[in-house]
Amino acid sequence: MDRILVTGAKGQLGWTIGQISEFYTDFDFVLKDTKALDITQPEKVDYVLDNGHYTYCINCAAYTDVEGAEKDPKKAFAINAEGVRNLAEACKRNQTILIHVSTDYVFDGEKEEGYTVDDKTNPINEYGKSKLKGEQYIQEIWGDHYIVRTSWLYCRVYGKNFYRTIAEKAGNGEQLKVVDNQFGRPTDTFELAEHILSDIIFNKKPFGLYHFSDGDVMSWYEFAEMILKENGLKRDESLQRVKEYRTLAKRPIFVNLK
Ligand SMILES: NC(=O)C1=CN([C@@H]2O[C@H](COP(=O)(O)OP(=O)(O)OC[C@H]3O[C@@H](n4cnc5c(N)ncnc54)[C@H](OP(=O)(O)O)[C@@H]3O)[C@@H](O)[C@H]2O)C=CC1
Ligand SMILES: Cc1cn([C@H]2C[C@H](O)[C@@H](COP(=O)(O)OP(=O)(O)O[C@H]3O[C@@H](C)C(=O)[C@@H](O)[C@H]3O)O2)c(=O)[nH]c1=O
Repeated sequence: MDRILVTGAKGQLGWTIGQISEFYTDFDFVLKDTKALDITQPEKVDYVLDNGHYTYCINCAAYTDVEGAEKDPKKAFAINAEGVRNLAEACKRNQTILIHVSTDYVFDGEKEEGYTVDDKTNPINEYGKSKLKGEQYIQEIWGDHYIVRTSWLYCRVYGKNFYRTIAEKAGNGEQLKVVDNQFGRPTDTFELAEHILSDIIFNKKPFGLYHFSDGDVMSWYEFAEMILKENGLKRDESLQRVKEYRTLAKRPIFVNLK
């Protein structure tokens, strides 16, 4: 039976994989949160990979605080770049296939027609730069990999994400101001988790770089509207369009992952 190591198991994607793992009875899942496996510690990474007989490692561990990365880029790079390098090296030594998740924020958002995997990257914030470096380490180190770039990831029922922040604020009766001039594709963690387990692992997709999202292109404002509607919270006066929401990090204006 193939063994699958999942890192970052308490994050929203790692948690989601845990939730659906029981339906994939051909695989033996081992879920490790930060405490059980800190990917920035090479000796821990080596120990876990060298002793686990894993066919796959799905890396869901990451530093995803886009604002925090501007303040502390060292931390973002330690996790999103050097941590990923540790995994790639240990995976190579153990012939473990590495499945890594990356982001639309590796692009600058200037190309409205959309981005394919052949398009040039040009991250405009520290989070995006650190994620790109992680991708590059994998590509340099270990051929048996999948890098799946996704965007605007959310889980309705677990974790910290835009969907839950907006639903919570609206539920508390807060007035919402949301930018209507940044566009992207929201992605449901359950759809991404199914894609990884079914399309990639079960159907043995060729190794390489992929883009995945299940949502239509929309603005954050339109996404917020959708969230309010879905939760029966739609009140016109509670949601206001704005052109600016004060943040430290620059964000790409328009990313349609194709
Ligand atoms: N969220 C999004 O909108 C998007 C995310 N992605 C990518 O998808 C992947 C999954 O993201 P998502 O589930 O949203 O992220 P989350 O922030 O929900 O989860 C990330 C997990 O990684 C853990 N982690 C942090 N540092 C380490 C470390 N040193 N060693 C091990 N684990 C660590 C965190 O634990 P702790 O809480 O203890 O720090 C957290 O549980 C990431 O690669 C992310 O870059 C891509 C596009 C969009
Ligand atoms: C919460 C909130 C955000 N915003 C704005 C700020 C920002 O421009 C945009 C998105 O806000 P957030 O900070 O929640 O999202 P952000 O952290 O930028 O989301 C990104 O996370 C990383 C991990 C990714 O990989 C990306 O794909 C993307 O999902 O919406 C508002 O206008 N109003 C609000 O009430």
